[in-house]
Amino acid sequence: MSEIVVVAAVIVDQEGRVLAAQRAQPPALAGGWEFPGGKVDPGESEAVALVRECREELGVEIEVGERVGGNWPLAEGYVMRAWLCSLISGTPEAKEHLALRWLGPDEYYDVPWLGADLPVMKTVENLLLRD
Ligand SMILES: Nc1nc2c([nH]c(=O)n2[C@H]2C[C@H](O)[C@@H](COP(=O)(O)OP(=O)(O)OP(=O)(O)O)O2)c(=O)[nH]1
Repeated sequence: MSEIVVVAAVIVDQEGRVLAAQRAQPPALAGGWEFPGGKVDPGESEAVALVRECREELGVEIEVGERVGGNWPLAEGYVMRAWLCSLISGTPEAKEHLALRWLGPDEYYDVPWLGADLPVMKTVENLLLRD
């Protein structure tokens, strides 16, 4: 069976701040910080899934940009793919998360990222330093 793809949006603003979201569930992950996103629905493209998840979870419209790395391993049978994104409209609200934080360049590691997300954050930092 093929792996389930989880798409993740690394939303970056003009000051280089990155949006982090604190998971509410399941208990094993609750309290950890992640990039907004979720599972791709059957027949849905990854970009469409990313836009849909940001609408549902944050109430915002995003534009999908550059891919961040390749396939990031999650639990068995799951893989995460991440993209740099920018906000087109709306102010992010924690509709499904416990909290949201905009992390400035000096704050990228101020939250306890989920295990899968920490290397993504490091790769994002390198991408943003390059720009
Ligand atoms: N969305 C997201 N999920 C992540 C990240 N890191 C990480 O380990 N995960 C895990 C947590 C979940 O087991 C899985 C994604 O599930 P999800 O609960 O966000 O997906 P979903 O919105 O489609 O949820 P649901 O409809 O199944 O309730 O991937 C991340 O940065 N973003």
